[in-house]
Amino acid sequence: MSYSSATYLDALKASGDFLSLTRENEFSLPYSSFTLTNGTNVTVHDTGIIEFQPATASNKDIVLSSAIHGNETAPIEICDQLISAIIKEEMTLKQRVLFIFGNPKSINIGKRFVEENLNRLFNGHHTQEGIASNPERVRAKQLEDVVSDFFSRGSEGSARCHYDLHTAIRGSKNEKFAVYPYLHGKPWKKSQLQFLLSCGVNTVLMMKSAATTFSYYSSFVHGADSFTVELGQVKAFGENDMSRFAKTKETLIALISQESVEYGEFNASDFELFSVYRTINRTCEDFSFPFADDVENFTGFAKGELLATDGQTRYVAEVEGEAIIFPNADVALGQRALLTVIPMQVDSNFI
Ligand SMILES: O=C(O)CCC(=O)N[C@@H](CCC(=O)O)C(=O)O
Ligand SMILES: [Zn+2]
Repeated sequence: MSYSSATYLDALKASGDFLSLTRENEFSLPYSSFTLTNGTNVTVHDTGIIEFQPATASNKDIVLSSAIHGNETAPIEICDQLISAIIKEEMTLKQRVLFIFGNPKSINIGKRFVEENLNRLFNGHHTQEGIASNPERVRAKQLEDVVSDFFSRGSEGSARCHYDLHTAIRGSKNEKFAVYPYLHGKPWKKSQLQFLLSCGVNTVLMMKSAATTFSYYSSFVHGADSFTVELGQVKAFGENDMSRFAKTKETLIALISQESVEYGEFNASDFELFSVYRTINRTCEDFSFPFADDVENFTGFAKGELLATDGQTRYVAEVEGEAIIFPNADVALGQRALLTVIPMQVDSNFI
């Protein structure tokens, strides 16, 4: 179904249901904007992309993305509820917010992606000589552009943040965790860890290299405090126990509807921090793991134990307790099939 902008705006204002509008328009939706009676300006940039600008001055520019992988439904449900509460004026915003449902068609087919993993196409990787375009490549470029435009229109000195909300394919010993993109030597921020803790996320992985993910893009290109946040395990719509994400939702509501938020004092013992030990890419068709699909993220391996086999190459644990994250033997050739992590302590590179 496609709408003229006037028709969809009436329906959107009445229902607040931007998710359904997005799902009914997988590839495009006409630009339009309107103002709520509380003065918040609403701009629909395109399908899945909606911006809210409060009437009062704000000090944060916040990007909340979900559905970069279409089957990761809990974050989609959280963002859907927040958007609807804003449009129906059940919540008044104090901060500028850009919500993104990344890949509408992949939501509809209930799959991680349609042709290509969107979260491997950021930071310019959507456009590569000799590689044909496809809707996910077009969308990655559009999402980069819309985030650039959003941050460029923020007030000078505004704090930029981007929380890219996902769920993991496997179960995880630490149910919720975040990936802190590589900061090129800049310090990690305790205040951001406190925000994550308030969301119910006490486990953070520190990346050691550049990536093609959405969170790395906004961190590296826009200097945003940016994270990939994993909220439990992939489930179909309606099958999520949303009570497990109540702290996340409350913390996001406070972030966008308050002028400032006080988080508790930083205490290293509240967190489990990991540093990425290595990334194992799939280079051969013949790639496999020796462990079952129900072996969870953060499972540690004994030194010398087999972690993965890529053609003739056998990867064994190099350190006692080397733990697996995101094992996926089905990735495209050349892509990350496994991360391994080891525990790390808070040191002088945390401010
Ligand atoms: O559980 C899995 O295998 C993947 C879950 C997921 O989509 N994770 C993100 C992490 C992105 C990052 O490294 O910051 C991804 O793989 O894209
Ligand atoms: Zn994901």
